[in-house]
Amino acid sequence: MQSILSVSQVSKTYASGQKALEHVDLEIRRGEIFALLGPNGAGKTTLISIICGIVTPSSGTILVDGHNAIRHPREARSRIGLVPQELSVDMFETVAATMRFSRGLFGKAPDKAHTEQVLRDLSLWDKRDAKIMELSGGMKRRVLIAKALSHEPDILFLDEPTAGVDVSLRRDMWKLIGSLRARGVTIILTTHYIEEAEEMADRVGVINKGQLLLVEDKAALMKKLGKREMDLSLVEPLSEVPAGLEEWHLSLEDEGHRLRYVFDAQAERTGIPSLLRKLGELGIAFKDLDTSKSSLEDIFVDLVEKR
Ligand SMILES: Nc1ncnc2c1ncn2[C@@H]1O[C@H](COP(=O)(O)OP(=O)(O)OP(=O)(O)O)[C@@H](O)[C@H]1O
Repeated sequence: MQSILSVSQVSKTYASGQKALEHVDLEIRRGEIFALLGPNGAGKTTLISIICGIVTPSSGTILVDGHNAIRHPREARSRIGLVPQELSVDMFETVAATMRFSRGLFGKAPDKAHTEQVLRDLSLWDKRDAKIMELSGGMKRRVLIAKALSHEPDILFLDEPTAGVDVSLRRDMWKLIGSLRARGVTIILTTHYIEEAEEMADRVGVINKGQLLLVEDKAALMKKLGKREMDLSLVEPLSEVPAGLEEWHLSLEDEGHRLRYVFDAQAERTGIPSLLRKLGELGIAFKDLDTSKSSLEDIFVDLVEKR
């Protein structure tokens, strides 16, 4: 599939000497929802700011729908809508005027039909003449999205779209983002809520300490790295995995007090019944059994901590 955004070899070292990004390569496909996951300070905002022309990279190239974002920032920026983390609107302005003004900044004439469509999609149409200060927190967030969509961008960046919002508003936001995608907008969101990526994204990128550690289809990632573990607490500790249990590739944990079996969560045959039978035959008794499944969160923590 054709990429709508192409980031190649982008690095950034701030004047303070802080390295925020190192040789980042990323291709975003047209029409996808891409989640960029990373802990605090990983470099997510820096990457978005560079793509949007707010921060200058130390090196590297960015193409937004074929436009070089460093040499032709205006052309590139006009394709992008940015929903920042912080509220960045005039509180005394009305909702509709905020959209109109933002659209004007991109040199576009007012378009009533488009404004109405966006405000209706965001359930803000009834509030179009309200001042932003009169709106609830959730509505203010939606105004930020309306503002970012005012100039009809192809790509929408959402920087931590649901940070600090309650669960029901978060779900509304997910629905909304899904409907934007259905209208053809490519969406890139940063988040440290794994659940958000798990729920929404087509692909996931994991960034830590300025390095993009991996980019994968979400489903493939969860399948590839999604494992289940079964731990058996033994009555008598073992010094090694007994002969006859080779086919399960067990490991001994907790100084021989627990036997661990890791298996593919997706597999039709887990191998558990035969393992338990075999343990019975060998006279290995256990007093407790515990299973757990890895989530995207485990995968993420694993990846970030391993480096
Ligand atoms: N203007 C700046 N000057 C110097 N250092 C900066 C600047 N902006 C960010 N940094 C540093 O660059 C690194 C990456 O920061 P960035 O804000 O991109 O991370 P982030 O992944 O967006 O984090 P968060 O999830 O906390 O928003 C951090 O170490 C940060 O302190």
